[in-house]
Amino acid sequence: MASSSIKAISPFKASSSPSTQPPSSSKPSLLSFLHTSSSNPISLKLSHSHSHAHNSHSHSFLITNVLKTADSSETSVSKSQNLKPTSSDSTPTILVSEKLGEAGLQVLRGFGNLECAYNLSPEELCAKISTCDALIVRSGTKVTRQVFEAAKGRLKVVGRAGVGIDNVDLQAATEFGCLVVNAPTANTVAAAEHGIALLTAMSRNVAQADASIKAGKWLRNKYVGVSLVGKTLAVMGFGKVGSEVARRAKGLGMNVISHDPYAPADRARAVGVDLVSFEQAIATADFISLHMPLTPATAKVFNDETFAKMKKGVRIINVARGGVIDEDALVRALESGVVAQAALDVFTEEPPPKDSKLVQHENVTLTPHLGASTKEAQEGVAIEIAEAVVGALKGELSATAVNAPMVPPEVLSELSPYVVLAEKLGKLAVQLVAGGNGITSVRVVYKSARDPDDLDTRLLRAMITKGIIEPISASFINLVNADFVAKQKGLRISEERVAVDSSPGFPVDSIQVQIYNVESKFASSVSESGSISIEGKVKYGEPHLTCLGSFGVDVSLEGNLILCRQVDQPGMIGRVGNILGNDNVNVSFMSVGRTVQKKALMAIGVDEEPNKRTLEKIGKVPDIEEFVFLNL
Ligand SMILES: NC(=O)c1ccc[n+]([C@@H]2O[C@H](COP(=O)([O-])OP(=O)(O)OC[C@H]3O[C@@H](n4cnc5c(N)ncnc54)[C@H](O)[C@@H]3O)[C@@H](O)[C@H]2O)c1
Ligand SMILES: O=C(O)[C@H](O)COP(=O)(O)O
Repeated sequence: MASSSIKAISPFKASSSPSTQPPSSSKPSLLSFLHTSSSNPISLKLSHSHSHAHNSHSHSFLITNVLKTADSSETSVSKSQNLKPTSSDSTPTILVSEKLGEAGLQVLRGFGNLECAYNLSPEELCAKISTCDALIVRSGTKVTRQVFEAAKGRLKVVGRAGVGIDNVDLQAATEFGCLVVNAPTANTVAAAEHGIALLTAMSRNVAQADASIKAGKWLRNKYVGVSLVGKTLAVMGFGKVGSEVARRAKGLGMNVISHDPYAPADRARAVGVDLVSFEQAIATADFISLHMPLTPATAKVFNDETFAKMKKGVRIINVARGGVIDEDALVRALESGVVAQAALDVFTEEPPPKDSKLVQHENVTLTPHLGASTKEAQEGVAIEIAEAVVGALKGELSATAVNAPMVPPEVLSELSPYVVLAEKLGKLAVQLVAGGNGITSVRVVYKSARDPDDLDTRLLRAMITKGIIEPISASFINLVNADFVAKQKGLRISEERVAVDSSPGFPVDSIQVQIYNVESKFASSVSESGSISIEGKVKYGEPHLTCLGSFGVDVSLEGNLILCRQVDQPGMIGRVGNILGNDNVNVSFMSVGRTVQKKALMAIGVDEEPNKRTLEKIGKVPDIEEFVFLNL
């Protein structure tokens, strides 16, 4: 826990007039939130362990921890830079389990040990995964809880080279603190084009007619199609793909409506599309094209009941996910003629069973999940996911994180010193707890001049949680799993913002952490409300403790801390200082706060942990009423 690079801060500096200026911003490091305690400010140690597997694998990366860069200028890590780890020991291993475009593979080779192993059985994947820091998959690899368990804490990032993450157990990833990133944009056009290809091919029986000619037939009367112009297309899910399909269908002269409970109506209107209810969409449409994700809410939404509400002779296109359709119900709807035709790129089970009635149905056109399979899309997706995975391994914040707060880099950069402060305050507060009923209730108060909408506190809350939980449990906490672990431990963290009249140029003026319903081992840390209460600020880019209970203090939160409450009289600092000096304990800073009741609180920063005997001597100094040693 001890910091390897404690910076001595002179008492003079620590107690001089406050400057809440954060350090000059540089690119922040997500892995510092994901995989480290921020105690080592220079060489970022990537260690990853969790309660189930404490045999953590760790890497020392030449990533400079930008959380502490007030005076360093060489810390920015650009996305295009390949910061290769220094030794082969620390080179991350990236497993690619499905075919990925060459351009992406090149990015990965330039960064780590790349292993491409396709068609692994679930057992083979589990056997391999404990030697991998990152795994890149497409839709064909099931990244199950067993995979995360088998990773034994080493797997840090799962990259989904595509959009749909329904093949990744996100809950398990989150519990294991593994970041999941996807590549959400590069295959949008490909999927939309495939949707249109299926729409047009189906309406003109292209696949069936092609097969019949190859079978030696010439069936001009059988394969009379239907026209698209003037027909109504319902786009179910007006996201990236759905809106591109809508745009293209408008170009074909179709009347396009859409159902999407979460899409803004003005975005649809801009494309000339009306957003309508689910019932209205399915009841009015001649063609229904599916573009929603597979979630518990969308699973089998197309079923006997909903097919029954459709216009007789409706045609259905699915390039989203097979699971949104009850496939047996679709077969029944095809047989009854409610659905005239279906064109499917995706299936509940992939590949679908050969003897499936759906696959064999004459009015069904099939492709083997080819929506994203254009050369252009595959190159794009490969680069997008490779950069996201490399970026995450380097410690950058990923813009496509699926199970962690996506905080824009500029916000992260601004918050970096406050993130360090938040973790330190959590760590400090929890060490003041003597006992009670377990920590269940924590309140965090952010004093800020900013508008509440202009202050994203998710990172700060996650780091306070990390600071509180890590010292008291075997759990590995990071940005990904902080909320989950807190909930699991019954810890409720409420947040409050207090407007203050300071400079809105800084996101936060101070952060206060209060722990309720516990006893404190240092009574002076208890505020009038009965909670352990500490408050801190960022000064000169460094985290400072500025208030403890009702005492104002001003000490840098570095290294180790001795807090003493004493009678406010001359000579106290000297007496304690002498004990430390005689026992070879170097004092790095000191600050004294006093109350009107002739009480003083002395906070002493020490480079190393004093031994038990030294601490006992401090405890015996007359007029020292209580003291506590805290490791930060
Ligand atoms: N076949 C392929 O190869 C292929 C390629 C790309 C994407 N996809 C799939 O296409 C789908 C859409 O991808 P995208 O990139 O457009 O995703 P997206 O997140 O941009 O869009 C999904 C949209 O669905 C909406 N939605 C959510 N629940 C809904 C519901 N109950 N009813 C209606 N709409 C709902 C969302 O609000 C969102 O606007 C996903 O399932 C994805 O996996 C398939
Ligand atoms: O969700 C997606 O991105 C598509 O379904 C593509 O999947 P694929 O990468 O397996 O082609």
